[in-house]
Amino acid sequence: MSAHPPLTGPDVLAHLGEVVAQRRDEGEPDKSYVAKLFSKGLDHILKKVGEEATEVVLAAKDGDPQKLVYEVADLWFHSIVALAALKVEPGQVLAELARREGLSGLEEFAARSRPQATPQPATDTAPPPSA
Ligand SMILES: N=c1c2ncn([C@@H]3O[C@H](COP(=O)(O)OP(=O)(O)OP(=O)(O)O)[C@@H](O)[C@H]3O)c2ncn1[C@@H]1O[C@H](COP(=O)(O)O)[C@@H](O)[C@H]1O
Repeated sequence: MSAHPPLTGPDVLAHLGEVVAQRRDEGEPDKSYVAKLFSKGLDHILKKVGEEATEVVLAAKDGDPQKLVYEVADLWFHSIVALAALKVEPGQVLAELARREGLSGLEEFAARSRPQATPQPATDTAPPPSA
């Protein structure tokens, strides 16, 4: 029986982030898949992220929604492991997405490619202080 009611939304990611960090710090690769990933090093974790991303693309090309959900879950999970390798919590990614809420991607892109205004010299025309 589960110790707590089923988690939803951001709580799932936060809890998974905590479990992954715990496995990272316990370092017991014989007992834990996550610890095994960490024992193989960052390059192995990043390779898994790349593989899972490719599997997401293939599932989407297949047009199979259920397979897509399964593969995206694998990608998110391995991405959370990669985040934990750099001591980043899933909540930090959620906060970045929240920061972008309502900010049009097209406007943001246009602002990036707009030339920066050149700073102009100060136009303070006040008379010099009298001697
Ligand atoms: N969410 C996941 C999760 N999603 C996917 N996977 C594993 O990720 C692996 C991905 O499968 P692949 O076929 O790509 O890889 P593989 O061929 O099995 O393994 P490789 O040798 O290629 O690395 C599978 O072994 C899955 O079981 C996960 N393993 C663990 N979790 C979570 O992490 C927690 C801690 O897990 P442990 O560290 O194993 O206790 C669990 O309680 C879960 O909440």
